[in-house]
Amino acid sequence: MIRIVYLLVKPMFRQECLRHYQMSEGIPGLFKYEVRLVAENPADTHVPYLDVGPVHAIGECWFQSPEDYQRYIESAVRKAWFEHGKTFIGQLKPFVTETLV
Ligand SMILES: CC1=CC(=O)O[C@H]1CC(=O)O
Repeated sequence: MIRIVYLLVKPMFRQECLRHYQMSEGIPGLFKYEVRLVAENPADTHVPYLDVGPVHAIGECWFQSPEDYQRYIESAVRKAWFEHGKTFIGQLKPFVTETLV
């Protein structure tokens, strides 16, 4: 499984995030999309705190294979989805992750 996590900045957000989630349904190659609003940012961490600036939501896309990811990237539906993202996401930082266990 390929999972890409996104730090999203700047909402007016809740309804646009819901709309974004609805738009993710049926995008070719996209196995699953999740978006969660950040509720709080505890800074009392047991190791040095990494301040990455304000993050308002965390999005995550799942792909079952590199071929599915390629199909997603080439999809016109995905391009339209990104156009919607441009209307309400102020900044974005992607993390392509690797499953350890
Ligand atoms: C990729 C994405 C991560 C996310 O939360 O929304 C999608 C599409 C976009 O960036 O608009």
